[in-house]
Amino acid sequence: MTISDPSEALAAVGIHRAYSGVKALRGVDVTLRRGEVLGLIGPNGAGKSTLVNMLTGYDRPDEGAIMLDGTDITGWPAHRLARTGVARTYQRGHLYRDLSVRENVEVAALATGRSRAEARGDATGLLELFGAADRSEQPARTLPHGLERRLGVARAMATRPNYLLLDEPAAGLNEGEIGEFGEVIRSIAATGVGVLLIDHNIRLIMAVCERIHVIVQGRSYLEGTPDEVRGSQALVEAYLGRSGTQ
Ligand SMILES: Nc1ncnc2c1ncn2[C@@H]1O[C@H](COP(=O)(O)OP(=O)(O)OP(=O)(O)O)[C@@H](O)[C@H]1O
Repeated sequence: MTISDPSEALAAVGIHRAYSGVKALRGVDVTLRRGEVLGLIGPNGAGKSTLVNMLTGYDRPDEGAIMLDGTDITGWPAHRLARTGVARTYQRGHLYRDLSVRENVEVAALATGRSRAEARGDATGLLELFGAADRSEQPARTLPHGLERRLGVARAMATRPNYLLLDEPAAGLNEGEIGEFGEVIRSIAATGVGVLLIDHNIRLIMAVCERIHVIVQGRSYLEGTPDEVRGSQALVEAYLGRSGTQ
């Protein structure tokens, strides 16, 4: 697939969004292709979570369009997008803490139209993939932090997405857990899912992403391979606030 093929991509085109005069996004163009891991980085408050909200139907842009596999889906609500193959995780929790680990995954599968048998089968496979099979009958609240983060991704995967948007999934993980998490992300992309990865851990981003998109002050600022971005003076300036983009 090439970058010019819009038929298998989730794209934000010319997105603007302001909240009570605060311009959170003011010109973002980003394309997530199936089967790739695309990193989304930028300083605090750059607009990364706001963009994820746009791409997943939790908010709508003031200007611009969201395109899914060549169809304009701007303004579609989140539940409709979830059923159409777009899944996300959140910076915090969103788990059902008193349900078992297995039930958390099954509920997500049922919510997007799976039968009970399918939901059970999917949950078994996902808990295996995410290294949580031996904890599947425990309440979610008893999980250590690393497994809790993975359960959030397993729940998103239970909707059988074509696109998976991960908002700081590795926050609070130790180095070993981050390494394992990176491998899980790569294995998800290898099944043909497009993964958008937001994280402040640049080492994780560099290790797992094919391309990296940088947002600064609500604008698309730079995009390239890890090597291109690593060597970019513009990136250093963006993080040090000397970008001159006002
Ligand atoms: N619902 C909202 N109401 C008001 N302002 C908002 C809202 N959502 C986002 N903003 C503002 O938009 C800007 C971008 O925020 P956003 O959370 O998208 O940044 P971010 O890049 O995800 O930051 P971080 O890395 O700290 O998570 C910030 O100035 C934020 O305060």
